[in-house]
Amino acid sequence: MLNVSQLTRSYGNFIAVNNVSFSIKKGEIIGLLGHNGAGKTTIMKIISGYLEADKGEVSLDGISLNDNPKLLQQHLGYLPENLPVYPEMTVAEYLDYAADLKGLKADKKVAEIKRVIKATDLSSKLLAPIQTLSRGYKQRVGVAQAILANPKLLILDEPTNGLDPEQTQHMRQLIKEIAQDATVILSTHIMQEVNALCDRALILKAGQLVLDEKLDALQHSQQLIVETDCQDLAIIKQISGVKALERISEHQLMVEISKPEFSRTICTELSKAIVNSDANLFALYRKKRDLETVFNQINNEQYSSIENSSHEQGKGVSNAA
Ligand SMILES: Nc1ncnc2c1ncn2[C@@H]1O[C@H](COP(=O)(O)OP(=O)(O)OP(=O)(O)O)[C@@H](O)[C@H]1O
Repeated sequence: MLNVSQLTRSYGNFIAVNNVSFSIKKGEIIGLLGHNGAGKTTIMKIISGYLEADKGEVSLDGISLNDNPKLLQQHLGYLPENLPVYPEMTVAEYLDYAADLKGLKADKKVAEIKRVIKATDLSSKLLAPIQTLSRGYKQRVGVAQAILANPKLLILDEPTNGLDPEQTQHMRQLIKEIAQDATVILSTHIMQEVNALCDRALILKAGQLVLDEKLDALQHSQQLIVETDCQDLAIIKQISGVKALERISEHQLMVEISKPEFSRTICTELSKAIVNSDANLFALYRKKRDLETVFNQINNEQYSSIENSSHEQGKGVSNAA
């Protein structure tokens, strides 16, 4: 379990990360999202021990980053946005060096290097100097070093950047496998990637955490679409939990419900009311929101309830974990 508490970091007078808190359980993959400059890299650098926070705590399975950074780093795999791979080294030399840095020794070191080479499909490039590799292959080298020693926490900044479609699929599968025994933070601008991989999304805006929600909850709006020829809207309005009602076309109503957890009961009541009034019910479903829409709403300040609550509290919204 990763715990991040009240993380704050400024560059001069500029607050890049402002009082950010969240927890991630083992086995979870979270998408860390936000526009350019929102503070994602700063958070990832702090968690990886590369950058110091001005304030706040990070701990992994009880190991505190402040008290025991070296120990925490042994359990961490980090794929930074710009890989610090040494251009003149061959792939094999670099992985050997990275394994040393992780404290791997003897047989375990050899076995781990073999495992990551296989996982990232790098065997044909082992003797190639890194500077001669294509962008996609360099990315694979970065991922290979990140997953050495089976880290408990894997931080991946744009992991599929530069990969071809086949490798992207392969990488996603690999991340899922790793996540079975680890905590994964994935930063990306590709919403498809988040949809394909993540359990939860954290959205940052101007250094603040403005959303922390499970993807399935996020994608379910509090709006039901009712396709019916029912003309008596009063019978729907009076159902407990119905907050608002709008006719969107001749046979389509949009019903806003007060809480998502009421949706089943409301759907039951709604269908009974319509059928009992001798009208036809053609369809009844929850309106889906895609992550991109939510992301744009947040950044266009249309997500008032969440934003206001996080700004008022001066910290991130409630933890969905
Ligand atoms: N070393 C630095 N000195 C001054 N300002 C910095 C420094 N590093 C980052 N910043 C600023 O802090 C803010 C957050 O930067 P950060 O790199 O964390 O954002 P990001 O969300 O990762 O952006 P991107 O998606 O573009 O990678 C930005 O406004 C950036 O300009």
